[in-house]
Amino acid sequence: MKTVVIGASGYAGGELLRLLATHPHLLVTQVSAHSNAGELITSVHPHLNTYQNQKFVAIEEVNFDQVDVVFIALPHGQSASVVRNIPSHTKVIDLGADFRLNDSAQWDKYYDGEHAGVWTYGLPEIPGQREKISKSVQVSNPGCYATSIITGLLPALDFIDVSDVVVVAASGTTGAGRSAKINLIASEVMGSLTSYKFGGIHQHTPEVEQALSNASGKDLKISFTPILAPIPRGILSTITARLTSTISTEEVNASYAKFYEDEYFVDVLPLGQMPKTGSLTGSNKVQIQVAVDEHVQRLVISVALDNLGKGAASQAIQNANLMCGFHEGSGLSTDGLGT
Ligand SMILES: NC(=O)C1=CN([C@@H]2O[C@H](COP(=O)(O)OP(=O)(O)OC[C@H]3O[C@@H](n4cnc5c(N)ncnc54)[C@H](OP(=O)(O)O)[C@@H]3O)[C@@H](O)[C@H]2O)C=CC1
Ligand SMILES: CC(=O)N[C@@H](CCC(=O)OP(=O)(O)O)C(=O)O
Repeated sequence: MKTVVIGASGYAGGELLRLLATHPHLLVTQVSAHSNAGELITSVHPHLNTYQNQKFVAIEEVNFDQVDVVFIALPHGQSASVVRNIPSHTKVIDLGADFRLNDSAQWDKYYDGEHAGVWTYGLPEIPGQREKISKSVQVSNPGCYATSIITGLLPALDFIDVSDVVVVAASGTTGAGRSAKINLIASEVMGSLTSYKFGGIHQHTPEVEQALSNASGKDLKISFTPILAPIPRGILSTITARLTSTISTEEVNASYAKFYEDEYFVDVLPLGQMPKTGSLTGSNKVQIQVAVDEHVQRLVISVALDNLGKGAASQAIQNANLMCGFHEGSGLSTDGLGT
């Protein structure tokens, strides 16, 4: 199927190109950039040898006729103007936030610009969502932190107080995109950790609350603090929630394992083994571990994923596979690079 990647000079777009190069059914035919339009793909992504001698084109030069699948990996607020030029039958997966939120007021609170609309939320592991994605032409890929928090909490919704959930999560720097920012230069980041968007103002807060409130039928609230970590990629989220019933660590682990037993891309680790970002680098997997902190009767959940993998590009391909009727794991790796 003819496939276009819009925003391919960015980190998420580059990872899409890397994965699509070996996809059995999706063939990349057009690749767009903004300031890098006209440049060789390998001048921005020197690791992508498959695309040698091919150049990025400007978005305005992309011809969407006869295209089957479009991935959009642009900064927030840029997708709607591209979507207007794409035929309505063409399958589109937007990696940005533009179509994730149902509530315009929440969009206005956390993002700039106008709310573009609402598409099917692309997290197949939410019960019932896989079927909706399979029937959709337009899918909104989840945020990277949001994916880790939602997958970490979904199995616990029946035995936690959904009004008392606290999340602290660290992300690698690729999560912030490839454009130059002083706080992301090596001398600022290496050997140092810092919180940012501090005080419950991160834009993934309403996205997580929307998905988990829908899933639980209750008004879920999170307090979320993100941390910038001195690694290129990976997210490690630590989630705690007040338990509403007496339950042991072994019982929670067994309940999580049961919840995800048919999910190919979510691993509930055996007790004693902890999620580790390096194990997920380059893979579409999520790893989860749980424990009951009996001292304060809270559930503690550790979740790791690759922000460019299950947090962005490979998640988007998983969605495209569902939308196109391919095997859900086509072109996706479950093995990470390790250390
Ligand atoms: N990085 C991550 O871990 C994740 C990212 N996402 C989302 O995916 C999207 C892309 O993220 P990421 O790859 O990190 O971002 P980057 O900043 O790395 O890349 C952005 C891409 O958009 C292009 N671009 C920048 N400004 C404009 C503009 N004004 N008009 C058109 N194109 C523009 C860039 O082109 P050029 O460089 O040529 O100027 C580049 O191709 C974002 O919405 C992000 O929130 C979602 C989950 C995780
Ligand atoms: C490290 C870092 O800065 N991460 C970004 C994550 C952005 C992202 O993944 O998702 P969206 O598509 O929702 O923007 C942030 O915290 O804003």
